[in-house]
This record gives sequence, C-alpha cells and structure tokens, in this order.
Amino acid sequence: MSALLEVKNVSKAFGGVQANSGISLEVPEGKIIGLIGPNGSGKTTLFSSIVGYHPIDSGSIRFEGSEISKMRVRQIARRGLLRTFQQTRIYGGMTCVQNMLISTSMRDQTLGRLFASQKSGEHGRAEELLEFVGLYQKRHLMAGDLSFGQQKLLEFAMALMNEPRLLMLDEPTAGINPTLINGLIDRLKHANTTFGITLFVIEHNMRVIMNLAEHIYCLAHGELLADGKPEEIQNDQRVLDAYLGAH
Ligand SMILES: Nc1ncnc2c1ncn2[C@@H]1O[C@H](COP(=O)(O)OP(=O)(O)OP(=O)(O)O)[C@@H](O)[C@H]1O
Repeated sequence: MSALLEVKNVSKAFGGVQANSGISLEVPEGKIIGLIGPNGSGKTTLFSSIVGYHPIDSGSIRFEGSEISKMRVRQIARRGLLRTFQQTRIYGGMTCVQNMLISTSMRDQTLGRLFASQKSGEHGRAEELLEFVGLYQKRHLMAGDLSFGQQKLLEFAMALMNEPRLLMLDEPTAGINPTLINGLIDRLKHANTTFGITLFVIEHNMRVIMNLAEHIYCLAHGELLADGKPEEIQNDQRVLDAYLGAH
C-alpha cells in the first residue's frame, strides 16, 4: 500500500537559492515522522510546497495517492492535509473559543455558518479540544493575552478542529517553556494514537524529536542527507557533521 504522503524528487528554488533539491520521502498512515536539519536546510520550504503555499519546480507530491502539487492551499486543506507555523497564526483580539470556531473555515469556507454553529456541536467540540490541550480554563480569554507557548497549544487545537488526516507541525516546541514540553509531547502522541492523526514534525529540539518520531529524515543544504530510526539518526556521522558544520 502506498504511503499517505509521498514526496518524489521535489525541487524548489528561490531565485538563485536552491532551497530543495531532488527530495524524496514518505509519511505512512498512522505514523509520526520527523524532519530535522540545520537552519536554512530547506525544511520549511518543503512543508510550504506540500501544503500548496508555493508551486514546486519539479517532482511529485501525492496525498492518498492523488497528485496535489498543482492544487491550492485550500483544496489541499480540504483533503485533510494541514500545517501549523513556526510563528503562530491566531487572532489575538478574539477569544480562544472564537479562534477555534473560525479555524474550521479551512474546511467549510462559510463564515456565517461557523458563527451560527456556536449554538451547535461545534462549540462543544471547541471546548473539548481546548480541554485536551490544557486551555479550557482560559477559553474565554483573548488569544493575544496568552503566553507564546499557550498560543502554540491553541494553534494545535485549532488544527485539530479541522480533523486533519495528516498534520504537519513546524517546530511545535520552539518558544515553549521546557516544563510544558513533556505535556505537549504527550498530547501529540495522544492525537496520533487516539484521534488517528498522522504527524509530520519539523523540530530543532533533538530530545523531543527522538522521543516523538518513529522515523526521521534529515536535510542539509536543501538535499536529503539521511533517514532512519531515531537511534540510527542520532549516531549518523553525516547528521552530526551537518549540525556541527552549521554552528
Ligand atoms: N520565500 C523565500 N524567498 C527567498 N529565499 C527563501 C524563501 N524561503 C526560503 N528561502 C531560502 O531557502 C533556504 C531554505 O530555507 P528554509 O526556511 O526552508 O530552511 P529551514 O530548514 O526551514 O530553516 P530554519 O530551521 O531556520 O527554519 C534558505 O537559504 C532560505 O533563505
């Protein structure tokens, strides 16, 4: 059976900068897969290509067997492929619950229906998911008043509102207080096992990604340098050299 996400030979340049070069990788259904690499190695560019944020120069991106590389962001999101960002994208002047309700616009596109849905099950589901990420007590606070770490948890809950099949997380623990990181790892694992959401995670924190992912891909200079199980990647001299060379 083919993987949920299949990236084959994908290249993307920005002017003279070859951000991704001939990258191939797979994200099988139900797994948690990691993507690491030094700063500027092309991780975020690959995520952006996958979700349709910019066109790729060559290669193929298949989701559930269908070519998606020529589709737009919204079309891809509707199929259940979503991403979060390094910098959160929440509405600071709205409450957590309101952010949750508006987030499903990725799926429905009809704002009116969303606000009308406050009296229906959507509102209940928003509260349930806020509880899941530990923000229930803060559900009526303005999102802009949350700490950065809490805003990232809110963004995670907003993505879950859309019931993604594959959720791509760009540095979920960056900027999060170390004491909250273990809780976030548990929630990511729980979303994977209980909600059945496949995860593809960019992460700079090695402890986090080694603990979370079953298989890890490592990029360097826009190319795929290595892939393997966490323990293999951790001991791969090419990976160690790439990180040392980058600092
Ligand atoms: N929109 C853009 N226009 C021009 N160059 C870009 C653009 N986006 C990325 N780049 C360049 O492409 C290369 C890869 O960047 P990218 O952000 O994908 O790396 P990254 O691995 O995600 O880095 P980081 O870990 O710092 O987030 C870099 O040289 C970057 O400057």
